[in-house]
Amino acid sequence: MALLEVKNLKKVYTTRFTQNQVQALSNVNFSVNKGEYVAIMGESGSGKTTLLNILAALDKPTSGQVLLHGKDITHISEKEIANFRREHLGFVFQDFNLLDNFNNRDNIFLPLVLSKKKYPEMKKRLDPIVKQLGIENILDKFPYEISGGQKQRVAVARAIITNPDLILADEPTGALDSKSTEELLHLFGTINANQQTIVMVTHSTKAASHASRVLFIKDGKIFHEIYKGNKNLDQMYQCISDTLTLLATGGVHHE
Ligand SMILES: Nc1ncnc2c1ncn2[C@@H]1O[C@H](COP(=O)(O)OP(=O)(O)OP(=O)(O)O)[C@@H](O)[C@H]1O
Repeated sequence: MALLEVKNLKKVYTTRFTQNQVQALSNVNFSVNKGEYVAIMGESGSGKTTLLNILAALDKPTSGQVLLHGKDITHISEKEIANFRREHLGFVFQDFNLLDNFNNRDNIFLPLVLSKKKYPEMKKRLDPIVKQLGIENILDKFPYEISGGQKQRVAVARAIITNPDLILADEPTGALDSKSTEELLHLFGTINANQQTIVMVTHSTKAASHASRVLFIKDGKIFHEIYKGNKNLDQMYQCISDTLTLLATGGVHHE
Protein backbone atom coordinates (compact mmCIF):
# COMPACT_ATOMS: atom_id res chain seq x y z
CA MET A 1 0.00 0.00 0.00
CA ALA A 2 1.21 3.52 -0.76
CA LEU A 3 2.36 5.59 2.22
CA LEU A 4 0.61 8.68 0.87
CA GLU A 5 -2.35 8.76 -1.49
CA VAL A 6 -3.78 11.97 -2.87
CA LYS A 7 -7.16 11.43 -4.47
CA ASN A 8 -9.20 13.86 -6.57
CA LEU A 9 -7.88 16.78 -4.60
CA LYS A 10 -9.54 20.09 -5.31
CA LYS A 11 -9.04 23.48 -3.68
CA VAL A 12 -11.06 26.56 -4.44
CA TYR A 13 -10.22 29.78 -2.62
CA THR A 14 -12.75 32.55 -2.32
CA THR A 15 -11.00 35.91 -2.33
CA ARG A 16 -11.77 38.01 0.70
CA PHE A 17 -12.97 41.26 -0.80
CA THR A 18 -14.30 40.45 -4.24
CA GLN A 19 -15.57 36.95 -3.36
CA ASN A 20 -14.05 35.69 -6.62
CA GLN A 21 -13.38 31.97 -6.81
CA VAL A 22 -9.84 30.81 -7.58
CA GLN A 23 -9.35 27.18 -8.45
CA ALA A 24 -5.87 26.45 -7.04
CA LEU A 25 -6.01 22.64 -7.39
CA SER A 26 -8.30 20.61 -9.60
CA ASN A 27 -8.45 16.85 -9.54
CA VAL A 28 -4.91 16.14 -8.32
CA ASN A 29 -4.11 12.44 -8.00
CA PHE A 30 -0.82 10.81 -7.09
CA SER A 31 0.65 8.45 -4.55
CA VAL A 32 4.00 8.16 -2.82
CA ASN A 33 5.51 4.90 -1.63
CA LYS A 34 7.57 4.53 1.51
CA GLY A 35 11.18 5.47 0.82
CA GLU A 36 10.41 7.62 -2.23
CA TYR A 37 11.93 11.06 -2.71
CA VAL A 38 9.48 13.19 -4.66
CA ALA A 39 10.05 16.74 -5.87
CA ILE A 40 7.12 18.96 -6.85
CA MET A 41 7.80 21.69 -9.39
CA GLY A 42 5.70 24.21 -11.26
CA GLU A 43 5.57 27.88 -12.10
CA SER A 44 4.61 30.53 -9.59
CA GLY A 45 0.89 30.29 -8.84
CA SER A 46 0.56 26.71 -10.11
CA GLY A 47 -0.64 25.39 -6.73
CA LYS A 48 2.48 23.92 -5.07
CA THR A 49 2.12 25.72 -1.74
CA THR A 50 -1.59 24.96 -1.66
CA LEU A 51 -0.82 21.27 -2.16
CA LEU A 52 1.95 21.23 0.46
CA ASN A 53 -0.27 23.01 3.00
CA ILE A 54 -2.95 20.37 2.52
CA LEU A 55 -0.42 17.52 2.81
CA ALA A 56 0.82 19.16 6.01
CA ALA A 57 -2.75 19.31 7.36
CA LEU A 58 -2.34 23.10 7.61
CA ASP A 59 -5.25 23.66 5.25
CA LYS A 60 -8.31 21.67 4.16
CA PRO A 61 -9.16 20.83 0.56
CA THR A 62 -12.50 21.81 -0.94
CA SER A 63 -12.93 18.14 -1.83
CA GLY A 64 -10.85 15.00 -2.21
CA GLN A 65 -8.77 12.90 0.13
CA VAL A 66 -5.21 12.71 1.47
CA LEU A 67 -4.54 9.29 2.94
CA LEU A 68 -1.48 8.66 5.08
CA HIS A 69 -1.21 4.95 5.86
CA GLY A 70 -4.80 4.76 4.64
CA LYS A 71 -6.08 7.36 7.14
CA ASP A 72 -7.71 10.45 5.70
CA ILE A 73 -5.87 13.40 7.22
CA THR A 74 -8.32 15.92 5.82
CA HIS A 75 -10.82 14.80 8.45
CA ILE A 76 -8.63 14.96 11.54
CA SER A 77 -10.22 17.18 14.18
CA GLU A 78 -8.60 20.50 15.09
CA LYS A 79 -7.90 19.07 18.55
CA GLU A 80 -5.85 16.16 17.19
CA ILE A 81 -4.09 17.96 14.40
CA ALA A 82 -1.03 19.29 16.26
CA ASN A 83 -0.34 15.82 17.68
CA PHE A 84 -0.84 14.25 14.30
CA ARG A 85 1.68 16.58 12.67
CA ARG A 86 4.23 16.04 15.42
CA GLU A 87 3.92 12.26 15.29
CA HIS A 88 3.83 11.71 11.56
CA LEU A 89 5.41 14.64 9.75
CA GLY A 90 8.75 16.42 9.72
CA PHE A 91 9.09 19.91 8.23
CA VAL A 92 12.00 21.65 6.57
CA PHE A 93 11.35 25.22 5.46
CA GLN A 94 13.22 27.71 3.29
CA ASP A 95 13.72 30.08 6.25
CA PHE A 96 14.58 27.29 8.74
CA ASN A 97 11.93 28.25 11.35
CA LEU A 98 14.29 27.82 14.31
CA LEU A 99 13.58 29.54 17.60
CA ASP A 100 16.28 32.10 18.39
CA ASN A 101 15.67 31.92 22.16
CA PHE A 102 16.58 28.23 22.25
CA ASN A 103 20.01 26.82 21.57
CA ASN A 104 20.33 24.43 18.65
CA ARG A 105 20.10 21.32 20.83
CA ASP A 106 16.81 22.50 22.34
CA ASN A 107 15.48 23.43 18.89
CA ILE A 108 16.13 19.83 17.80
CA PHE A 109 14.58 18.46 21.00
CA LEU A 110 11.46 20.61 20.69
CA PRO A 111 9.13 18.11 18.96
CA LEU A 112 10.16 15.41 21.46
CA VAL A 113 9.58 17.74 24.42
CA LEU A 114 6.12 18.51 23.04
CA SER A 115 5.50 14.76 22.77
CA LYS A 116 6.56 14.45 26.42
CA LYS A 117 9.51 12.13 25.75
CA LYS A 118 11.94 11.58 28.65
CA TYR A 119 15.45 13.04 28.45
CA PRO A 120 17.35 9.71 28.11
CA GLU A 121 15.18 8.81 25.11
CA MET A 122 15.74 12.25 23.57
CA LYS A 123 19.50 11.97 24.04
CA LYS A 124 19.55 8.46 22.57
CA ARG A 125 17.86 9.74 19.43
CA LEU A 126 19.95 12.91 19.20
CA ASP A 127 23.44 11.37 19.30
CA PRO A 128 23.45 9.41 16.01
CA ILE A 129 21.63 12.21 14.18
CA VAL A 130 24.05 14.99 15.14
CA LYS A 131 26.92 12.71 14.17
CA GLN A 132 25.37 11.97 10.79
CA LEU A 133 24.69 15.66 10.17
CA GLY A 134 28.08 16.84 11.46
CA ILE A 135 26.61 19.35 13.91
CA GLU A 136 28.10 18.08 17.20
CA ASN A 137 30.06 21.29 17.80
CA ILE A 138 27.22 23.76 17.32
CA LEU A 139 24.62 22.25 19.64
CA ASP A 140 25.31 24.77 22.44
CA LYS A 141 25.18 27.73 20.07
CA PHE A 142 22.05 29.66 19.18
CA PRO A 143 20.56 29.80 15.66
CA TYR A 144 21.69 33.43 15.17
CA GLU A 145 25.30 32.32 15.81
CA ILE A 146 25.51 29.84 12.92
CA SER A 147 25.45 29.95 9.11
CA GLY A 148 22.42 29.30 6.88
CA GLY A 149 23.75 25.88 5.90
CA GLN A 150 24.25 24.95 9.55
CA LYS A 151 20.77 26.25 10.42
CA GLN A 152 19.27 24.01 7.74
CA ARG A 153 21.16 21.03 9.20
CA VAL A 154 19.71 21.79 12.63
CA ALA A 155 16.27 22.05 11.01
CA VAL A 156 16.78 18.67 9.30
CA ALA A 157 17.83 17.15 12.64
CA ARG A 158 14.64 18.54 14.22
CA ALA A 159 12.60 17.08 11.35
CA ILE A 160 14.04 13.56 11.52
CA ILE A 161 14.38 13.15 15.30
CA THR A 162 10.74 12.05 15.60
CA ASN A 163 11.19 9.33 12.91
CA PRO A 164 8.38 10.86 10.87
CA ASP A 165 6.53 8.91 8.20
CA LEU A 166 7.05 11.77 5.82
CA ILE A 167 9.31 14.81 5.54
CA LEU A 168 7.69 17.79 3.83
CA ALA A 169 10.23 20.29 2.59
CA ASP A 170 9.29 23.70 1.20
CA GLU A 171 12.10 25.21 -0.90
CA PRO A 172 14.73 23.79 1.49
CA THR A 173 17.64 25.14 -0.57
CA GLY A 174 15.98 28.50 -1.33
CA ALA A 175 18.07 30.49 1.16
CA LEU A 176 21.34 28.56 0.83
CA ASP A 177 24.51 29.34 -1.11
CA SER A 178 25.71 26.77 -3.64
CA LYS A 179 28.05 24.94 -1.25
CA SER A 180 25.37 24.60 1.46
CA THR A 181 22.87 23.57 -1.22
CA GLU A 182 25.18 20.74 -2.30
CA GLU A 183 25.58 19.67 1.33
CA LEU A 184 21.85 19.74 2.01
CA LEU A 185 21.05 17.76 -1.14
CA HIS A 186 23.68 15.21 -0.16
CA LEU A 187 22.10 15.01 3.29
CA PHE A 188 18.60 14.51 1.88
CA GLY A 189 20.05 11.77 -0.32
CA THR A 190 21.55 10.07 2.73
CA ILE A 191 18.41 10.20 4.83
CA ASN A 192 16.37 9.02 1.85
CA ALA A 193 18.79 6.10 1.43
CA ASN A 194 17.79 5.19 5.02
CA GLN A 195 14.21 4.80 3.78
CA GLN A 196 13.02 8.24 4.89
CA THR A 197 10.24 9.40 2.55
CA ILE A 198 10.61 12.99 1.36
CA VAL A 199 8.23 15.28 -0.54
CA MET A 200 9.91 18.54 -1.50
CA VAL A 201 8.53 21.59 -3.26
CA THR A 202 11.28 23.37 -5.16
CA HIS A 203 11.97 25.86 -7.94
CA SER A 204 15.51 24.51 -8.22
CA THR A 205 16.18 22.13 -11.11
CA LYS A 206 19.36 21.10 -9.36
CA ALA A 207 17.53 20.18 -6.15
CA ALA A 208 14.80 18.33 -8.05
CA SER A 209 17.34 16.31 -10.03
CA HIS A 210 18.31 14.57 -6.78
CA ALA A 211 14.77 13.24 -6.28
CA SER A 212 13.64 9.79 -7.40
CA ARG A 213 10.58 11.34 -9.07
CA VAL A 214 9.53 14.83 -10.08
CA LEU A 215 5.88 15.88 -10.35
CA PHE A 216 5.10 18.96 -12.40
CA ILE A 217 2.02 21.02 -11.60
CA LYS A 218 0.43 23.38 -14.06
CA ASP A 219 -2.74 25.35 -13.35
CA GLY A 220 -3.57 23.17 -10.37
CA LYS A 221 -3.21 19.85 -12.20
CA ILE A 222 -0.44 17.29 -12.48
CA PHE A 223 1.02 18.01 -15.89
CA HIS A 224 3.74 15.38 -16.07
CA GLU A 225 6.03 13.24 -13.96
CA ILE A 226 9.60 12.06 -14.44
CA TYR A 227 11.13 9.04 -12.74
CA LYS A 228 14.84 9.13 -12.15
CA GLY A 229 15.27 5.42 -12.88
CA ASN A 230 18.78 4.87 -14.18
CA LYS A 231 19.38 8.49 -15.15
CA ASN A 232 22.42 10.17 -13.67
CA LEU A 233 22.17 13.65 -12.13
CA ASP A 234 23.05 15.43 -15.39
CA GLN A 235 20.52 13.45 -17.44
CA MET A 236 17.84 14.05 -14.81
CA TYR A 237 18.71 17.77 -14.80
CA GLN A 238 18.30 17.90 -18.58
CA CYS A 239 14.95 16.06 -18.52
CA ILE A 240 13.62 18.45 -15.86
CA SER A 241 14.85 21.53 -17.77
CA ASP A 242 13.16 20.30 -20.94
CA THR A 243 9.87 19.77 -19.11
CA LEU A 244 10.07 23.20 -17.48
CA THR A 245 10.58 24.74 -20.92
CA LEU A 246 7.53 22.89 -22.18
CA LEU A 247 5.57 24.13 -19.17
CA ALA A 248 6.68 27.72 -19.70
CA THR A 249 5.87 27.71 -23.39
CA GLY A 250 2.40 26.39 -22.69
CA GLY A 251 3.08 23.09 -24.41
CA VAL A 252 0.90 20.08 -24.01
CA HIS A 253 2.73 17.03 -22.83
CA HIS A 254 2.28 13.87 -24.86
CA GLU A 255 3.36 10.54 -23.40
N1 LIG B 1 -5.56 32.48 0.40
C1 LIG B 1 -5.77 32.58 -0.91
N2 LIG B 1 -6.87 33.23 -1.38
C2 LIG B 1 -7.12 33.33 -2.69
N3 LIG B 1 -6.32 32.80 -3.65
C3 LIG B 1 -5.21 32.16 -3.26
C4 LIG B 1 -4.86 32.02 -1.87
N4 LIG B 1 -3.69 31.33 -1.80
C5 LIG B 1 -3.32 31.05 -3.06
N5 LIG B 1 -4.22 31.55 -3.93
C6 LIG B 1 -4.18 31.39 -5.42
O1 LIG B 1 -4.14 30.00 -5.71
C7 LIG B 1 -3.25 29.75 -6.80
C8 LIG B 1 -2.14 28.79 -6.36
O2 LIG B 1 -1.32 29.44 -5.39
P1 LIG B 1 -0.07 28.72 -4.68
O3 LIG B 1 0.43 29.66 -3.62
O4 LIG B 1 -0.47 27.37 -4.23
O5 LIG B 1 0.97 28.62 -5.88
P2 LIG B 1 2.52 28.23 -5.86
O6 LIG B 1 2.71 27.28 -6.98
O7 LIG B 1 2.92 27.77 -4.51
O8 LIG B 1 3.22 29.62 -6.18
P3 LIG B 1 4.70 30.14 -5.73
O9 LIG B 1 5.67 29.27 -6.45
O10 LIG B 1 4.70 31.55 -6.22
O11 LIG B 1 4.80 30.03 -4.24
C9 LIG B 1 -2.76 31.12 -7.25
O12 LIG B 1 -3.59 31.55 -8.30
C10 LIG B 1 -2.93 32.00 -6.03
O13 LIG B 1 -3.12 33.35 -6.40
